[in-house]
Amino acid sequence: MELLDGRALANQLTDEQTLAVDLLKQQGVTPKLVVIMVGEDPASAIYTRNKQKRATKIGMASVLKKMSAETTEAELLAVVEAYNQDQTVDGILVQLPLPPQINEDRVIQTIDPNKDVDGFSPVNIGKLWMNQPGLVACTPQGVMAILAAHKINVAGKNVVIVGRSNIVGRPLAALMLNANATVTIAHSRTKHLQDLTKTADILVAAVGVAHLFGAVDVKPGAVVIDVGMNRLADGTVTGDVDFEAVQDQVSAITPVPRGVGPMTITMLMAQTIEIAKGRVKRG
Ligand SMILES: Nc1nc(=O)c2c([nH]1)NC[C@@H]1CN(c3ccc(C(=O)N[C@@H](CCC(=O)O)C(=O)O)cc3)C=[N+]21
Repeated sequence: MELLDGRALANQLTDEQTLAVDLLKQQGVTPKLVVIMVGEDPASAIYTRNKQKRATKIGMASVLKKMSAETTEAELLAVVEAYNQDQTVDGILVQLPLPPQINEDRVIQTIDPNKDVDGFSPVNIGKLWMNQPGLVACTPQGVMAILAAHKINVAGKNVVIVGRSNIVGRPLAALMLNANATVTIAHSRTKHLQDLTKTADILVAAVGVAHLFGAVDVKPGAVVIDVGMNRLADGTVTGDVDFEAVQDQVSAITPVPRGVGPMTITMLMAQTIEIAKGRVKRG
């Protein structure tokens, strides 16, 4: 079994990104990421702190804009619009989920598609499904980067993605399709799920149920990508796959933590750096 160590790969890419940021700074551009967090969701607080730490580590400018849980939609939209106009800001990320008084779709549609580091805007989603260049959701990009780094070719493979979220399942399906995989998206209404997951050469679990998948769900020799991030009562984090139960029968698997999560942040940085390169060209 090959361990697909996302943290090791993230550390390696972090060194390369530090050099890329240095080079941009020499050209007069400091890549800048703005993370907007509304309310005090403790899990979101951990993620946003990790993002800030990484940005600082590679020398990027990073702003954490904290807004109260009572923020109105109009107030949030005004803040987003101001960052859209700010020429020193390369990437804008609004941490999800948002409080119930705010319509997420409207917020996402307000972010300038050229600054949409999450790749959530309809413009970027459309480009992704048309296999055109654009900004792409970071977790799916992280999955593709892990596979590429381990020379796991997806072309012609049967890829089964369990989960149809806008953040993970759908954009990952598009990336896999663009890479010539045969893609099936399964979800809570899928019938005979186990029959399907057992056909997967590459199984992606993105459901959010701790240890939903075990030995009986996985084909021997399959590659397993675990995007699950489930916090247990004792505070530890675990995936959607029972790692212990499947490790002896898979050819490769991502752990949780230290798998896809750290690569999500790496791709966020990569995408912000790419946008900043455009700022150099425009002068
Ligand atoms: N607009 C928006 N964009 C996002 O990309 C977004 C979001 N909202 N809302 C929440 C989810 C979740 N997410 C994670 C990122 C990194 C780790 C991560 O680094 N995890 C580490 C640590 C896990 C731990 O110990 O907590 C690991 O897996 O090793 C996890 C989860 C980004 N999200």
